[in-house]
Amino acid sequence: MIPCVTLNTGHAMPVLGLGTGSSRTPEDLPATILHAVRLGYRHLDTASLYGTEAAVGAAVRSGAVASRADLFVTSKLWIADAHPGRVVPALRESLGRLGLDYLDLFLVHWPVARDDDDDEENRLVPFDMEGVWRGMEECHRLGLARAIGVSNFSAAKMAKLLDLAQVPPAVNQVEMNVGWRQEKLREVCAANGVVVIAFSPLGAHGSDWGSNAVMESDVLRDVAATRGKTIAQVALRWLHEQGVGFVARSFNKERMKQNMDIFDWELNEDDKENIMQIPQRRACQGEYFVSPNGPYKSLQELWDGEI
Ligand SMILES: NC(=O)C1=CN([C@@H]2O[C@H](COP(=O)(O)OP(=O)(O)OC[C@H]3O[C@@H](n4cnc5c(N)ncnc54)[C@H](OP(=O)(O)O)[C@@H]3O)[C@@H](O)[C@H]2O)C=CC1
Ligand SMILES: O=C[C@H](O)[C@@H](O)[C@@H](O)[C@H](O)C(=O)O
Repeated sequence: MIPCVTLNTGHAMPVLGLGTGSSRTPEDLPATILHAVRLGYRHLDTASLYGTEAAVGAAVRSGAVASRADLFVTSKLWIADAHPGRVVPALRESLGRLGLDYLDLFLVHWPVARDDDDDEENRLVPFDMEGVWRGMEECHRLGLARAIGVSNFSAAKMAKLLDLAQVPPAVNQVEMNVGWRQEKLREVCAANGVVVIAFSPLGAHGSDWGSNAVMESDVLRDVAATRGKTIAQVALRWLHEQGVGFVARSFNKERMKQNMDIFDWELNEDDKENIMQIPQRRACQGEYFVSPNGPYKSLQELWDGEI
């Protein structure tokens, strides 16, 4: 059984979710996600960007669980829709692809806006945080999203959002793993009742921009050997003990199951101290969201600037 954390809306969110964002999805994705639900996954993470909403929706509607309320479904607003008048329509389009009438959690995918859908041009434009958040609040008010939140928001952007929000964000989903601990951001979130969800908890191992810092860490290999666990299990258990949620992706039946088997044992003090020695480096740099014409002219502005 996967434990839950309570969001600031009062809703329970299973701490472990199944990630479905990948540049390589299996042909039988609906069956793969359904298998995860049968194994006991109750939280599914998708986004309009991923092209996996239909498969997630099919698993939710499959009858594998007694009722829709037994599953927690997250999707995200892509940057082409991060404009005040586009937020509610974009969520309705996501719900259409999912075949559902509400999301449990809707996230602003990045603090970035693009002026059209043309990937090659990559026309980034200033992100209207207040206007977009008002759209998110409308989604919440309409009952289309039980909880609303953000993703890839730095500590400074969180502070600005918290200041302008009428409905405070429930979640900030960010890269977090033993190789990128996010200590400063976690402090801001904890102080304001915002739950952090770790994406790429295994360092996005094997993806184009992924890193080996988690899955090929000597420290984790040693801890795993002494605990009789796998490296992935140690990496996920560490996140659980940090009090955050996490979305891990595996489309392999054995590894999906393995990633759930982390809730009935603990790391000891030595393990945790050793893990704290792992060098820190962000894997998901975000170069795609930086452009010479702004609004973020450098990675520093994207990650540290207020807007
Ligand atoms: N909000 C955002 O901007 C972002 C959100 N995300 C979300 O987070 C999810 C997870 O992050 P993601 O970047 O996919 O990467 P993860 O850190 O979850 O790593 C996924 C990789 O690890 C492998 N893996 C999974 N479990 C194990 C295991 N037990 N042992 C060995 N290898 C394993 C998978 O391969 P295999 O399938 O073969 O097991 C896959 O190659 C995404 O799917 C997406 O839903 C991700 C990036 C950005
Ligand atoms: O080009 C940009 C990247 O694809 C980035 O958008 C993704 O890593 C995304 O945040 C995700 O959720 O997977």
